[in-house]
Amino acid sequence: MIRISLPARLLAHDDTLPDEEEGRRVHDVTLSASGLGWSIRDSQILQDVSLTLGQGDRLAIVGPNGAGKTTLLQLLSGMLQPTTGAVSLVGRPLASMTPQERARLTAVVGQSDQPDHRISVRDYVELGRIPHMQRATRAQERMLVDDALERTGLAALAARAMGSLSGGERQRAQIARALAQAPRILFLDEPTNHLDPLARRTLLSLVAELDVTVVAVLHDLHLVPDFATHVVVLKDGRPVASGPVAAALSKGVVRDVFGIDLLRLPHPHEDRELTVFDIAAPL
Ligand SMILES: Nc1ncnc2c1ncn2[C@@H]1O[C@H](COP(=O)(O)OP(=O)(O)OP(=O)(O)O)[C@@H](O)[C@H]1O
Repeated sequence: MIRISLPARLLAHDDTLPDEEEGRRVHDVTLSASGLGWSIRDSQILQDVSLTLGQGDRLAIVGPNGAGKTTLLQLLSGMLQPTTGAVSLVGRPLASMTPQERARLTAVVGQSDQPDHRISVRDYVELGRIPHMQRATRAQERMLVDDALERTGLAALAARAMGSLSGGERQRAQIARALAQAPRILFLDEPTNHLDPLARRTLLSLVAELDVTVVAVLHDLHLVPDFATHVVVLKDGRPVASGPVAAALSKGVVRDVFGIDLLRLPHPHEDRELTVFDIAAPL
């Protein structure tokens, strides 16, 4: 497993480091939510979501269009205030944190990010460091940004204007900016929708190798078993199943929620199982 090896005081989680004892974090629970719900103008969009994630857990939020996935991600990341229930990050109520405290702990890669087309890729990635300024030297800041550009394969494009990138390159720049933030919790809303199949895998592997807790909205169910440790399956704004992936993403749940078949088949050439989501009906 690759871990970002940076000076401890640069890490977003340095606030909790003094509490560490013999390598064990006091705040093993990184994110928890209980009874979370959100409604607007008498319309209940999301209800009854409770979950707990530890350091390094990766939660996939899945469900059909309009099920409430983005709403849940926004509630967990503090972009939306819940109508019911509450969220805690590293043992502290999210509602009591200042925007800057939140920004030091979390990074969000969202669908609505509209970067200034004129700024360079490097400058865009550097913007992610703003909440951490004055905690690192210029050389350390530069190292973090270089590392993020390198990991996402964007080093050669660092001087290019954001507006000149392809959709996939722009998406990688968003991930690079999030990595440069060295977050404790990374929120990803459809992080790979502009990427080709191999680039999707590469990018999610990169994220999975980091020692961060991840919450990701994923539409492509094929990515879930390899990427996520936990899943919450939403239907009509309610969790239908949640927990470790193998148990929660069952055949019955997939059929009920998505109307498709989950098949586990032996790989024809390798000694492993393939998980296939079969859309039975032909086009
Ligand atoms: N501000 C709002 N006002 C009214 N309805 C809203 C608002 N925000 C979300 N909704 C509705 O809540 C439901 C859930 O939206 P959300 O974006 O969370 O779904 P989703 O599962 O992420 O959907 P998709 O897969 O299509 O991106 C949708 O029906 C949406 O129209």
